[in-house]
Amino acid sequence: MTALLELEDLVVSRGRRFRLAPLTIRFDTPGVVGLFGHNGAGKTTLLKALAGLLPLRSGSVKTPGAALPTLLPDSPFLYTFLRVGSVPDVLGDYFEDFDRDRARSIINSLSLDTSKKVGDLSKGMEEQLNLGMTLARRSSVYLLDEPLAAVDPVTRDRMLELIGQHRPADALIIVSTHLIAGLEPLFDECVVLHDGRMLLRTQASQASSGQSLEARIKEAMLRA
Ligand SMILES: Nc1ncnc2c1ncn2[C@@H]1O[C@H](COP(=O)(O)OP(=O)(O)OP(=O)(O)O)[C@@H](O)[C@H]1O
Repeated sequence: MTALLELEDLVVSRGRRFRLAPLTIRFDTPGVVGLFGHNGAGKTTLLKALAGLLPLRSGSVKTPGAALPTLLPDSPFLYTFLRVGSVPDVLGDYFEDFDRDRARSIINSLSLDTSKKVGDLSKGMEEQLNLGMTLARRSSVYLLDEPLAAVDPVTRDRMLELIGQHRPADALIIVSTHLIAGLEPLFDECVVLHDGRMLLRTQASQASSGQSLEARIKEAMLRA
């Protein structure tokens, strides 16, 4: 069976001091994976490498059909001078896998003012737009780097709904975040990185049998 995402002995360097891995992980089933770890653990490095934005020192990353995963970076990626309403057409011209109709319906469901410039949105609104436009691309693997850092709790719930509604049923979604408790229902599985290596991989449902997921992850991080 072809995996949705398979990393074999992956090694990635960042600067002179940091090295990821070697990491071997295989994801066979669709679902949402939480990627956790302390500041500097290597989450962004891993996601950028998986998206082809950092060179691999050694090892391999495989996806079905060799398509690159779709990355939502941890910093805003849309030009600030664009009007919200023009974003679907601009991204549609840029990405072959972009679904303009899905993008328009996502913008509608977020109740964003289409006449506003991206640069005039609040940080949380911009995060909503960035996440929505990433989900408007058709992909089998989505990598979301800190997608919900600036949103208020009500908006966070709305964005969780957005992910639930617009994620393709057969896709793998990896979400890097420091928020565990508020997002627990989202995750099927969790991976914890520590100093560039994999400290823990666990099913979210296993974790909820005794301790909360957050308690389990914190305990693993403190013991590392
Ligand atoms: N552009 C860069 N040049 C050199 N080193 C870098 C660069 N970006 C990150 N690093 C280093 O790589 C290591 C991993 O950083 P990374 O951003 O992947 O961690 P992270 O787990 O995403 O952290 P955070 O939770 O703070 O976002 C850190 O030691 C960091 O200092």
